[in-house]
Amino acid sequence: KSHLNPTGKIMGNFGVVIGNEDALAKELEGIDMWGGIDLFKIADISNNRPLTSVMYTICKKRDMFVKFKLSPVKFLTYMMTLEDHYREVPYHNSLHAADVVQSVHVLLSSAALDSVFTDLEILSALIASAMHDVDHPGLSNQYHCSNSTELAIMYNDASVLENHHLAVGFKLMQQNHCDMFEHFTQKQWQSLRKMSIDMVLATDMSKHMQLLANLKTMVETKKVAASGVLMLDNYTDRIQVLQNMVHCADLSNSAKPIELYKKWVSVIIDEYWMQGDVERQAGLEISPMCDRHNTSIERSQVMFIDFVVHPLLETWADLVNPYAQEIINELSDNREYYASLI
Ligand SMILES: COc1ccc(C2=NN(C3CCN(C(=O)CN4C(=O)CCC4=O)CC3)C(=O)[C@@H]3CC=CC[C@H]23)cc1OC
Ligand SMILES: [Mg+2]
Ligand SMILES: [Zn+2]
Repeated sequence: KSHLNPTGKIMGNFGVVIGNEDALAKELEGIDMWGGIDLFKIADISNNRPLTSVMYTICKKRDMFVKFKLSPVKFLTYMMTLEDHYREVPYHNSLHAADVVQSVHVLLSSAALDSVFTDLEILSALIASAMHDVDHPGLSNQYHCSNSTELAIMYNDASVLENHHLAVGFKLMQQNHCDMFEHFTQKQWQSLRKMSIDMVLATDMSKHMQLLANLKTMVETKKVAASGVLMLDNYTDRIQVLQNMVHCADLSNSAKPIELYKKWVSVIIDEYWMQGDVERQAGLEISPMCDRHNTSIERSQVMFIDFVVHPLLETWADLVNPYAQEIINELSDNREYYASLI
């Protein structure tokens, strides 16, 4: 992995020192579009720094360094340290984190959310996305709770992984040269920290039904200004939309172009089958979709789309209507692709 180069060489256009900047520039051209970048290619081009290069490019585009007086070197030192703390597991690695960051960046740009969120809320959503799975061990919450692992004991079986991701993500900010929020007022820091915590905790799938119910209620009672943008006048409503946005991004693989989606399916299956092997070896009950000798990949994807992803993205599309129709269309095409293989 490329390392921080004190002579400032680090300040390449994308935050990482690489040989082929123009190849990376080309690949990052689609960063504002849904499915517009291929993170698997970006990982190759960026010396395996997809998260750092995507996050730096987006924050640069959104002028975050000027708005919040962020030192680019401290920002990059933190991002590279954060990226180094993602593990080399098949799915929950820094590639997935970069994918969620970029997906949130596109969802935030929806016309229905135009100037709805403050710069601090936007920065919090991007930071939360960047850290939301850091140090993921490739084993689910269910595995940790069933086996009372060290993490499960630490967090009393409550959103075990998500609490850990947050603790690691924020602890790393206290490291040398990683204090990029040094100029924040106490109020800004407390606000960013609270919102990031609320968003990452909401990526725990056991919170899915509650989140979706809240989103549905919001759609039914939504207030829209004459300009067509959403009106959110209290923290509860604002954080609910931000939580659902990060959650949608976390579940967005099946709504991306089919070639990317198929790559995400193959790596999540790798990770689940590895977990299943660990459970089988230990004589434990094998978790859903984790038994390599007894899983229909196609059936799991169709059921996951029908029961989980489609209900959520359809409700999101209602909220920002009509600005997410393309996402729903992509999801339906992809569902038919896997249904036809069953
Ligand atoms: C690309 O494909 C996937 C990507 C991520 C996940 C995640 N899955 N999960 C839960 C696993 C257990 N769950 C289920 O078994 C749901 N389910 C059924 O009940 C029948 C078929 C089916 O899938 C709920 C989601 C996670 O917790 C991961 C971490 C956070 C977000 C989504 C991830 C699943 C994918 O493809 C199935
Ligand atoms: Mg997670
Ligand atoms: Zn995730």
